[in-house]
Amino acid sequence: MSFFSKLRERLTRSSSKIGEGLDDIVGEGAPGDPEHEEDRQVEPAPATPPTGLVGRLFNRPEAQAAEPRRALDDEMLEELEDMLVQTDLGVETAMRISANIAEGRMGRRMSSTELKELLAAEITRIMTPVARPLPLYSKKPQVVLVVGVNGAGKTTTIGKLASQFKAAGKSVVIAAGDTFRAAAVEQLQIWGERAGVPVMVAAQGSDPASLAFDAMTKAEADGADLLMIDTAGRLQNRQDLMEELAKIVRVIRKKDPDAPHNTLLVLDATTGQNAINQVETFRKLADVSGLVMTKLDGTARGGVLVALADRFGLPIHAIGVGEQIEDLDAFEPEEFARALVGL
Ligand SMILES: Nc1nc2c(ncn2[C@@H]2O[C@H](COP(=O)(O)OP(=O)(O)OP(=O)(O)O)[C@@H](O)[C@H]2O)c(=O)[nH]1
Repeated sequence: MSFFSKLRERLTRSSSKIGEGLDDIVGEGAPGDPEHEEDRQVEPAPATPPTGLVGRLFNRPEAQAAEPRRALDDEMLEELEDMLVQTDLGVETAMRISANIAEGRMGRRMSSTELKELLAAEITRIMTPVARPLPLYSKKPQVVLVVGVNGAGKTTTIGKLASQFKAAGKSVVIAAGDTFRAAAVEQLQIWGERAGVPVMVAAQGSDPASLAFDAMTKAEADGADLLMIDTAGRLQNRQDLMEELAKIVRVIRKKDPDAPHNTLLVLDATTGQNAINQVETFRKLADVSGLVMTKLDGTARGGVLVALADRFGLPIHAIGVGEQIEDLDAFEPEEFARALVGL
């Protein structure tokens, strides 16, 4: 199955929420509602559909031709805005998108499909500048620091990335930097075994910075292309976490003043608007250079990715739509936008 088919299939909860929301807005109002009766008309299918090239260009499927339509007015626009806020796009983004959709279209009778197309185009426009795969440098080792709250999917993302880089012929070393959580270390070891990538571990509770330094030494000695460093995600004590991350950075810079070359923040889509707070917090703790959004499968909150892109403009390097190695892929804005609105 292609990643897009998978994305579309797995984003169903987000897409049906937005898609159904648009259907409701256009089709809303009980039949006979005198206030909007004339606004919501069903376009009749043409009596004799055109044939030939003209037919192919203009002959829309009957279902579409028979779609309900509603004249775009302030009330409809407000409903659109509310629906976008409820689907996690955030107030500012929802207002901007609605205003762009309204521009030059007030009074026009719109079908749900037309609205979906317009919305997908707006979302694509917002997402295109941030869709950037993890940049690869010729620098060896390229150090990738991975941060995020516990449970966001850091371990899984490191495992998936390591496997994919390995498959692409890159040599990778992983450092299990969350030395407090034995379970996290074990998980990484399992992923490392699966990917055929060495995982550097340290005694439970030992200094993550010293592990990072050792891992850097090994990666240099092995001539590894990439060093991926997992980190703790305990936000309960931000000061400690900030110091821990700063120390890791300080120590690896003794070996390479430009390291880490990337600081990836892993976010869990199911947390919805909370992902916004996490970006704000982690930007204070570390020099976040890009995002990975996990668990877009099975959540109705995929819209938060649009809010993140619009608000922070940080590159989105990859998205996760499942627990398997192949369930992490580059972020494709148009595919994502169309899947998200249910097209
Ligand atoms: N459905 C789904 N599950 C995912 C995805 N990414 C990660 N998970 C699951 O989310 C859970 C947490 O992922 P981890 O990778 O362990 O998260 P972590 O951030 O390393 O968390 P700690 O190890 O607790 O610090 C695991 O059960 C993963 O299998 C995804 O894209 N989709």
